[in-house]
Amino acid sequence: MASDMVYLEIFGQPMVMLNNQAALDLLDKRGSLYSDRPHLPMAADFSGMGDLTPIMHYGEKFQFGRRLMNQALSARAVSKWEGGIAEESHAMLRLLYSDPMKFTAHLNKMAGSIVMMSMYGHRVVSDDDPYVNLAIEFMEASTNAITGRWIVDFLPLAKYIPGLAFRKQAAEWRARIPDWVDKAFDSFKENMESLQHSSEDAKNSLCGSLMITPDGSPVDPETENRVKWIATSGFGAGLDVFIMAMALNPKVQAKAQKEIDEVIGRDRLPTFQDREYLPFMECVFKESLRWGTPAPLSVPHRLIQDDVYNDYFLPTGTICIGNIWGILHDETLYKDPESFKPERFQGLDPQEAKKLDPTNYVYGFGRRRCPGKNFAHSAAWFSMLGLLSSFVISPDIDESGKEIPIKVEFEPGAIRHTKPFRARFTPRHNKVADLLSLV
Ligand code: HEM
Repeated sequence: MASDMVYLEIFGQPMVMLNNQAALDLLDKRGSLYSDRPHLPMAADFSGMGDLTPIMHYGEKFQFGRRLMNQALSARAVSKWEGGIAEESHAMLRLLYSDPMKFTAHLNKMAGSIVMMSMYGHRVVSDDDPYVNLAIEFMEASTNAITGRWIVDFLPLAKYIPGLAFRKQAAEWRARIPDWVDKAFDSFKENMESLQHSSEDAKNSLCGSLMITPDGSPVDPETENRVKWIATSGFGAGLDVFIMAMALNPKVQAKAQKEIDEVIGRDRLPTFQDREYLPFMECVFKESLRWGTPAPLSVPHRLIQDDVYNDYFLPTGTICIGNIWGILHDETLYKDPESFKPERFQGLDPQEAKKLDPTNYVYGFGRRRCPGKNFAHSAAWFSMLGLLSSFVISPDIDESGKEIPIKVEFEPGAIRHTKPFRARFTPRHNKVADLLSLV
């Protein structure tokens, strides 16, 4: 098979792993054929999760939901959340200042708070907000359900492997669905009338923009059900990977901070308006997406009709997976792919820059490409910039003052998270506490 495609058959199920051009040619350019999702023969295990967009079959119901998402997650719609993203990101920096060891917990809290603010207009005030905890739990379970579910379907023996007790887990997840999916939405709905008049956050939220009509009339039940499920979609980006990359690459970090000092100075915190004046930071952001590859594989796509590509026959029902990690670590595209080198994106001609832009691949492909791209981009870029403007990130030190080496290791799963590691966050200058309003 062509090197851009690896074909395999598992228990009679044809599958292809698609790299580089093949992923773009098939999943993007022939999107009308390659945008379905695999059947879920053991659907009973996951009944109730079927309205989750990533596992929905391609068809009218899916397209209706995608239209709603495209509307509510457009670049313009997302720009309304910039103020909220900035506030939540500053709250994370404050927590980091006072309790740096617990950085993973602070990042999770920020991700959950941003999701609650943008999806439901709910501002998190307490450290133990029930909705944030539910959102974090759902993010974990739904992404694992998606990969886990298909692994069980392809490898029937997998369910007997200890630790892959998906059926039992599926039953536990199913019981949690009313809490995960309904609770925050029901609370939004209950308060909708008063929210409509009182809260800009609620009006600007995804639920608000799709549910609050100009004349106050209710939306139809189908729209309401889609909105409820769509609102659960925003999972967190891998800032733990970014922190690891920065701790391991002090020279890159210092270069980005020099740019921040030149453009922003030390008398204020960064804003979204600074973005176009920080070209090196943009390269650091792109390299973080490439090196960290938050989702190493696309969600599986399913071919709905026999097709031929480069003389190879692909039968109806072939499962097609975009090998995002493989593409972003292909040394013919990215020289020395294991190294964290933002400079690789500097000085490229427009055609090369377009070809190498990791955002072509990081968010998946074609008609199933991630609809949350604009949102994830804004939140991740702004938080990365905030972290670099306030702290020098380095490996932690032991009692004798020696650096504890960081191992580049990731947890298994659909979304890449680092294995736990220790990092130190040293305020970059003596105005940091003041800027974060801590003095
Ligand atoms: C850095 C953060 C994120 C990354 C790397 C990411 C990546 C991806 C990838 C690779 C896919 C699969 C695409 C495919 O099948 O070809 C996907 C699907 C999806 N993403 Fe994201 N995503 C991120 C954040 C978000 C956010 C914030 C939201 C919602 C606000 C979101 C909503 C979705 C949905 C609903 C799908 C399913 C789309 C479909 O099946 O049609 N994602 N994402």
